Amino acid sequence: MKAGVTVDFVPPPGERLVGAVADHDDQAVEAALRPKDLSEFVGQERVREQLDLVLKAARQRGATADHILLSGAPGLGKTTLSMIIAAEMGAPIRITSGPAIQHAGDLAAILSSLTEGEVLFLDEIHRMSRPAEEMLYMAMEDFRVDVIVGKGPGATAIPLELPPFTLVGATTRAGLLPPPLRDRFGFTGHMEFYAPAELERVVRRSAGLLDVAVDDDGAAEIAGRSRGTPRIANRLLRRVRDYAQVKADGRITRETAAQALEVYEVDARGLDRLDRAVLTALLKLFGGGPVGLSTLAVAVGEERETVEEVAEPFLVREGLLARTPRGRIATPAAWEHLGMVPPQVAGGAGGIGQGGPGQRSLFAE
Ligand SMILES: Nc1ncnc2c1ncn2[C@@H]1O[C@H](COP(=O)(O)OP(=O)(O)OP(=O)(O)O)[C@@H](O)[C@H]1O
Repeated sequence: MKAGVTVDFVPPPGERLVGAVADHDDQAVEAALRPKDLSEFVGQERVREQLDLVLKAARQRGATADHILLSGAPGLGKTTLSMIIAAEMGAPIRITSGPAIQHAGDLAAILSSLTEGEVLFLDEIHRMSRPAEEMLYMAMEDFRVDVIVGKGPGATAIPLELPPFTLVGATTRAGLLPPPLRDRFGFTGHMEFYAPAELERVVRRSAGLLDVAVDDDGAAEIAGRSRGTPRIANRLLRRVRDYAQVKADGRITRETAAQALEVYEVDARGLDRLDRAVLTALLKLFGGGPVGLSTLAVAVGEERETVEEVAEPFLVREGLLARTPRGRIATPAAWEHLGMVPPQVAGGAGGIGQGGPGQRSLFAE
């Protein structure tokens, strides 16, 4: 390699800078960036206000707070909020997750070691095993579990009293929870994606904690590319910080943020290389669609599932791509975003992608 050539800013292959699920690096720094109380928690006004009431009322009664369900996409602050709930109640917190509880016995062991008023945070609660889920119903309602000892006809149920505790369940898919479980939560908070102005506040706050100077425009630039998600905002901030430190004077301005994120291939709207590859193929190769998912996946050299589960949700949310029974279609915003002009259909009404009634693409599946 030639001396002086800087390759520091090329992300390792496979890593997705705009992925919402925590990676190893995030886990190491997230603890330091988590807001510690409700007043520090940015955005989610409605959930915050409702939760504030639930917790204040419980404190006034000297009671344990009702069970709380938090639903929303990864990285929106469910774990953070569960820690705040415990802090506001002056209670310890135990953190576990649905996939970690495969047997009812795993859950019984956790429940029986809780102390009075403790908060049990159960992430990905929709992924718990069925027997554990059934045990949880009784634990939530009656603060009691039946521990089964032995097997077959000789098995006996030994009732075990539990101290009152608050279960905070988190799920990315509230619709997947069986109604008996959903009904046992006294309060459900639905977390929304954050507005750019809220993410700017997250970025400014995190920059303060990381001791990085960021001006308002720099924070806005990072926020605009963060896909409505604080975890992504914090991750982009860290990468921009590296760039500002090495390539500039360490201060994050709009210019340094834009340049840094260009190096990382995160564009002004938060699309990364994969997202843009899907859109580009849809526009350039298939005239905006409709085109079947498998064909689109082959065109970008990815698995069908990767396109469907990794790239498409954000493209759909951003109004750049539509999933239709006839196949994937690019919206006018997609053409605009990639700086391309849609081909005109006869009569001049919109692009091929918008296809008139009955229009069927050669590429639809
Ligand atoms: N409202 C907020 N204000 C400030 N920072 C936030 C907020 N919400 C989340 N964050 C930050 O984003 C990061 C991710 O948050 P958190 O781990 O709570 O998300 P999550 O919804 O639990 O994600 P997952 O579902 O993947 O577990 C944390 O570092 C946290 O500091």
